[in-house]
Amino acid sequence: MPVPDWSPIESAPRPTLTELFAADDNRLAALAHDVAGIQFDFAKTHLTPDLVSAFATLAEQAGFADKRAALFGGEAVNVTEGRAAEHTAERGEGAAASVDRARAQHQRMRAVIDAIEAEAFGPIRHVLHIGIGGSALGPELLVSALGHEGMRYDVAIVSNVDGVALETALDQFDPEATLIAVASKTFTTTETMLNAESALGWLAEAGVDDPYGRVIALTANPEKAVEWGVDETRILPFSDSVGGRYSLWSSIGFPAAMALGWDAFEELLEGAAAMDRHFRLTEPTGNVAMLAAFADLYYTQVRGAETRGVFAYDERLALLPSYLQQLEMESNGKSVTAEGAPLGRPSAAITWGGVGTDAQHAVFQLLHQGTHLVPVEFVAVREGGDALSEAHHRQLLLNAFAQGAALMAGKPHEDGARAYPGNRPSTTLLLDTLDARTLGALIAFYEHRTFTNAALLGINPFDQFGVELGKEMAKAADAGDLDFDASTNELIRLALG
Ligand SMILES: O=P(O)(O)OC[C@H]1O[C@](O)(CO)[C@@H](O)[C@@H]1O
Repeated sequence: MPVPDWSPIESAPRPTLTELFAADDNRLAALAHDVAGIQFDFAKTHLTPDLVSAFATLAEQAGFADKRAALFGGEAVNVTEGRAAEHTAERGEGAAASVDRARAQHQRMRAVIDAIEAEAFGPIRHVLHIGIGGSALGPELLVSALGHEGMRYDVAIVSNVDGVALETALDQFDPEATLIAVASKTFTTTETMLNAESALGWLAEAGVDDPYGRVIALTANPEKAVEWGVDETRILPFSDSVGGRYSLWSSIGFPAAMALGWDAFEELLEGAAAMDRHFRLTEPTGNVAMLAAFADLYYTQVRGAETRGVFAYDERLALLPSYLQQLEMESNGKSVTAEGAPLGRPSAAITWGGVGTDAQHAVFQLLHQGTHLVPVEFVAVREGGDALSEAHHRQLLLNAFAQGAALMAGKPHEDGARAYPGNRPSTTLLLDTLDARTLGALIAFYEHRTFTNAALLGINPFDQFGVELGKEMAKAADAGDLDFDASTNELIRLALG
């Protein structure tokens, strides 16, 4: 395979965004695409048809088409762990055997949900979902994005080992009407297991007979769940080849399927599948995940951007930036290639962000006038989620669009403090509506964008060894091994005696 040659991209002319618009009447048609109910507008980035074609060549040199085929074909693309990455099979797009396996697991999940609805577990009204990282962020995003108009059950998602988090959730719930979903791919994560034990203790203290009978385990390690005390019939397994941060499509999505209903969960999968097909079958020039990754790479590799800002101009998507932080940073925050060689170039950007319009009054100062280049992403929804006057949604959307226009156009002023340099890039994702299908497509888009970034950088986006060292050290401290540095030992002594 040829070594990817970045020089045509690095040496490409660098007109300003305003110049790019002035020079090409077709710019919008070339760089804005409507896919699966979402308008993806890359026109306010520095991508040009020439740059897109240079990136397409780079993708060829990086063996992108084969890597993508290997992903969908269920090959062991997670080379460091010798595993496939089969999140697309969960939505019906993948190797036939994996798709069948996922369907069977979904059917089992649906049967358990039907049994809960039929009150086989008693009069359940509350679902306490305990999990962390990928076992929490996905379901939490789904529930908060889609639950605004009402949910069939109250859902609390507890991740932090800080007891305040669990206490706050327990205070809202009646133990007699609470089901506990313990979500952990490995079923060994210390925070989750401690929270789960405390939740069982709460049920027992409240006099609930057989607290373990109220637990549903969502895991890729059923043996561990059985060992911990969950009956085999209440385990909803998923495959080891579905990564934690890619797992909301599997049984990890259980609280969302319960609260939003099975039809909504299926629509979520279908929306994601539509994006999978788009990603698999569309040429780079119109492939929205590839175009987004090309823009990401242009800014990190050529223009020196270290971060990217994602701003959800919709309260329902307030958790999207946190979700994307795990997806993008745990996947691509690596300094070696899949083969273990030094990366030799910047890895993916640091993802951060917030909610518009709030963020405009807090952090946008730096975006407009700071010295850092921060490509910005606006995510908005054409159809508002509120029943108030139209004025709210109109103002929300106009603010999002005006920010993008202002970042690009800038405004000169003789007083430097009042000048806006402009030429600052942004992308806008405009969803037709925020329903399960469109949200599924949106999340799948981000997964494929992350994959494309990784493929072109040569990174394995499916492992996360970087999180292990700190966990090991915390365990060592818990076991009484205080042989740390002087600073750490003193902190432990001061805090814990
Ligand atoms: O689902 P588990 O095994 O409890 O892991 C939770 C999370 O912990 C991590 O391994 C990181 O510490 C994530 O990748 C994962 O989503």
